[in-house]
Amino acid sequence: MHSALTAVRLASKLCQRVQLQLKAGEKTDKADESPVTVADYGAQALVAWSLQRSLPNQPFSMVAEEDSVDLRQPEGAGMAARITAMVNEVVSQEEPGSQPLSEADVLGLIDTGGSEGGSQGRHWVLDPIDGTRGFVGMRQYAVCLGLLDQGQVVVGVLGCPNLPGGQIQDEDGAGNSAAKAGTDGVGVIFAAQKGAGSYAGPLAGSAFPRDRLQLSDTQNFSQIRFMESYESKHSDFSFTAKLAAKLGVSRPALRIDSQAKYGALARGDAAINLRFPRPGYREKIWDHAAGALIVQEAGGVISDASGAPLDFGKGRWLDLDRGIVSATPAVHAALLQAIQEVSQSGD
Ligand SMILES: Nc1ncnc2c1ncn2[C@@H]1O[C@H](COP(=O)(O)OS(=O)(=O)O)[C@@H](OP(=O)(O)O)[C@H]1O
Ligand SMILES: [Mg+2]
Ligand SMILES: [Mg+2]
Ligand SMILES: [Mg+2]
Repeated sequence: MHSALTAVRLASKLCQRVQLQLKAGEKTDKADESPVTVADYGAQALVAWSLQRSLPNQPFSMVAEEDSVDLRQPEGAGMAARITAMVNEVVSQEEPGSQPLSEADVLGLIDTGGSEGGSQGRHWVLDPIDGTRGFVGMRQYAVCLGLLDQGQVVVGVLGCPNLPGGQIQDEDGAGNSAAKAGTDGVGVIFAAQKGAGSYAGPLAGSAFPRDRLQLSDTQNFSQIRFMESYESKHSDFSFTAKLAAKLGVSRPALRIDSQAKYGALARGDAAINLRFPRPGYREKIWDHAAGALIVQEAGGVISDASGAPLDFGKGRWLDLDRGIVSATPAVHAALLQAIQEVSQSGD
């Protein structure tokens, strides 16, 4: 757990610096048209560097989002040099006087994320920046690190540099302004260990997060609110609006980027998180592993839209019925019922 917290904090530091000074040419689109920035790559390299440094002589396997293929093309040379410089800036602060990493070292660290994972052995699961669109748009994003042991998530850590320490209010415009970043109380780290609970605390500093999270269940649908993606292309907002109406949820949806939603759910900012991508979209394990444990250890429930638990031991992808839903227990049960009814009504 200590190694995961340290790695996430280092990577978050890099992201915070870059978000404030992201320049043209430091963001490109991948083959699937999703964005990637120098910070996604830099954060992935730093997490790998930090974990290997704190756990030497252990086999290291990591399932992570990014790879160095584009950076090794002639057009990627500038980006690769910039990433190497950024990683070395953080490394030299962490380990003063150390030999700087070469570009080949940094690209090699990024590529340690190519593991296939699976139901055997231990694998780190990393999304170096979840919510890259939020990161670029100065909104929410999260550095997400989980540890799989025999296919089960046993550790989950979320670094959320732009999340306010207190609950997000409806009128905060989804708490999505990064203008507050760096001000007092902004920046939260969530951590969970299987069987040992979920905790939240300040991202800054190096203390173990100390606020134990325990969700209180509710049946009071007129008081609760739900969360969903900020990006309308990531989730079907018209379907979720019908679900909310069916449940009698009348407060406006809280739309925030990234797995910061799972942290926000675990600490009670909202009672439901809904995600209904377009049919055929394949969910990746790094988009949910860390957050799922944080929700469960706080007393919440997460499943696919048919109620089946998520299986993180099947490789790099989740294999599920459409949708991922998480909520407090009684609300989750009502939600599954509402999903069936709204799906069957077909309107
Ligand atoms: N079409 C489509 N449908 C569903 N999901 C998609 C889609 N495209 C991308 N992604 C993945 O969504 C991740 C961002 O998560 P969120 O949807 O919670 O954030 S956001 O509100 O949209 O910013 C995002 O994670 P990052 O790539 O790490 O940012 C993607 O893995
Ligand atoms: Mg991405
Ligand atoms: Mg992601
Ligand atoms: Mg990502």
